[in-house]
Amino acid sequence: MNYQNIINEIEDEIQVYFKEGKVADYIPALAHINPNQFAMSIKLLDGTSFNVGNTQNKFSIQSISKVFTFTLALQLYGRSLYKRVGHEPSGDPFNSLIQLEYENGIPRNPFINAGAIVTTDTLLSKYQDKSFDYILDFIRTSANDFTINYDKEVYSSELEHGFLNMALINMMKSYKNINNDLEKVIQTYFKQCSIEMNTEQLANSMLFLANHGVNPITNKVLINEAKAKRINSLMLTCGHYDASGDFAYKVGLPGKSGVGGGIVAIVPGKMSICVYSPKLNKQGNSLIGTKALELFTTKTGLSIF
Ligand SMILES: NC(=O)CC[C@H](N)C(=O)O
Repeated sequence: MNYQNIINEIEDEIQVYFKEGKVADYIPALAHINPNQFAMSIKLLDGTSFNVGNTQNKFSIQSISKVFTFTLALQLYGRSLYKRVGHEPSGDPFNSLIQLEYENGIPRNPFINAGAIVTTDTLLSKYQDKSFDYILDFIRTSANDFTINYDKEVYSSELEHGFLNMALINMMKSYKNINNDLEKVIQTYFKQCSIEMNTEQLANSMLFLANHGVNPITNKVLINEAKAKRINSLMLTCGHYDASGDFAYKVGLPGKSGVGGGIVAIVPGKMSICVYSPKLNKQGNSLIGTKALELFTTKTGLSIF
């Protein structure tokens, strides 16, 4: 299959959607980003890559970081992690408080904000002040790129305006589901969200999930096969918050989005894909990114269904 031709076609076909959507402006540092960007990278298990658009341009990975922290927490705690965070879709927005109260401070899954804050808290229990370095090092290792870092401006902006996230962590603390200092946990969470990467780096970093937990380029085992399966399942059912059903319906691949405008998707046994376009749909997922992935699975037949 000629993937380069296919993604070139997709770049042409998505142009009409640039009128729609809106960049995330609840994080002021993200509000002034050029909305008319598009990039898409594919990485095959044998290391071949295909790129279209400005694939060198770095952006804030935001909630895509939740895949990495969940991987680390699952590695560390195994099944006992699920005493503190579930594995069911929430059907609510990523920053919603409402279900947390009904469900006694136990977030539905690790890919909504509350769930990711809990997984970060579990990492702090083990790595304390080294937690962020540990997360960053894992991301660098999975991408095989040691230049990756976080954006201090985005980090401070989130810290200053993260009122809902503060509400989430406080509510969970009241239900005894946060064990470490609230400030430290939330700072680590915001730092991981403000990590910046381009589509090529993100596609590289997710390749292990298309290959049963092993990065096929470096041969590093990042997680075991059984757990890689769980991570993919949760990406399929929960990776797009209250639009996870819609993403599965239209794209049919495990995927994870972030409000920075990135989406990663996995074609098991074949490739990882990353798309970037910063204007978001109502549920906070890249509008053009979702469209591009839908076109991709339609044109290639590479959905898991
Ligand atoms: N959906 C997202 O990407 C949200 C992440 C963002 N840092 C927040 O906490 O609100």
